[in-house]
Amino acid sequence: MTGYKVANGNGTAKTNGNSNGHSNGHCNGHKSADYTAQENPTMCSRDCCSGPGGSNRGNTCTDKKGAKAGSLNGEKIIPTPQSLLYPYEVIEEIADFITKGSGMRPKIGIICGSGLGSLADIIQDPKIFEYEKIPNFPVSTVEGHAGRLVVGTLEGATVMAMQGRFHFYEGYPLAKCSMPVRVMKLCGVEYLFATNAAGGINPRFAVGDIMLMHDHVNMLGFAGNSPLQGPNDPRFGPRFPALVNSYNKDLINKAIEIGKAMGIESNIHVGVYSCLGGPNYETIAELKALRMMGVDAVGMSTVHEVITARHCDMKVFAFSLITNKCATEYSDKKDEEANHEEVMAVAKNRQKACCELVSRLIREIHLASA
Ligand SMILES: O=P(O)(O)O[C@H]1O[C@H](CO)[C@@H](O)[C@H]1O
Ligand code: HPA
Repeated sequence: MTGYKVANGNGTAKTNGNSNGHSNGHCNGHKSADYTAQENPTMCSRDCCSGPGGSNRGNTCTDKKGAKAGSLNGEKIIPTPQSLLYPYEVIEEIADFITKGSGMRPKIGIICGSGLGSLADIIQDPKIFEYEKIPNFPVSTVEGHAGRLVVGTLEGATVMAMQGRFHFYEGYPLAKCSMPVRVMKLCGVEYLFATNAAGGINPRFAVGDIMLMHDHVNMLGFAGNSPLQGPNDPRFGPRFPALVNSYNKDLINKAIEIGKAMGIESNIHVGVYSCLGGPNYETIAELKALRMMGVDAVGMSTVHEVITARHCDMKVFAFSLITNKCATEYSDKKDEEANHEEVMAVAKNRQKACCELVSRLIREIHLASA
């Protein structure tokens, strides 16, 4: 097997991108996309390959004997539509693992942005699931994303929080990045709270401000990439989901009111987020272009999660913590360059305000449904 490996914390290495977890002698290596950081699980036709991507049984097995012309490193490449990576039944299995393991059917799902893991630390009576121990779950590879799922209660509501999300630049296809949103749905989640760290492009934004997302510009979508690409399973949602009004207006209005009650109204904005592929930060020309398109904050996440959540009819609330101001003029000043250390430091400084905003909003949702 050619290599793209991630330490799994036990001192052993885990193949990144091989969601299938099969390592039973002949299959370990058949399905990972080691020819590239992206993955291709459409490879083994043997019976053991019934995990995620196992729905692809019948496709050519690409072990060395099966290699044909057009192969790379002796392995034939058969692209798999993203939606086939995690069939409904596999998502169901993961959801069962979590609901049975926690004894809960959470109503609210939270995705913690970079450095915002403390949103999960305030959950009461937490049941913690390390990603590595959840069947068919990817691993977190980015600093500031611990890699655990925390299930418990917050302000009386049942919640599940991802302390660590998956990003496209880690090498995961978008459908894999947002697969946990479908798991949340099958666990019973009705509301998705997606949070992120982002660079502020709107000149009115200051570092530490919070931008409530009311819309997005999907740059990866402009380039033809979508977590919904491939055959549609109507058990999740429709073939052509509409995305106008994706960001729940009532929740945005409630969050604005909460911001006022917290005395931070001047630090709260409503705006448009855009996700780029990363992992590089943007050039000045790209930032200027995004600003011209009406983008207020830029990051490398969230949009595909929101698309997946809206596809399965979840209510979405999302915000960006502005961790850095994006320069839109050329300058030699090093301190105007974005860096992940600064992103993490700002997120740490502002975690209290972010936690309070989330807690209070969850309290309102809970009281309204009680
Ligand atoms: O979007 P989250 O996960 O908060 O993280 C943001 O921070 C990282 C860059 O510093 C990127 O991963 C970007 O997307
Ligand atoms: N650009 C992209 N992603 C980010 C940024 C940024 O400036 N800050 C935090 N995440």
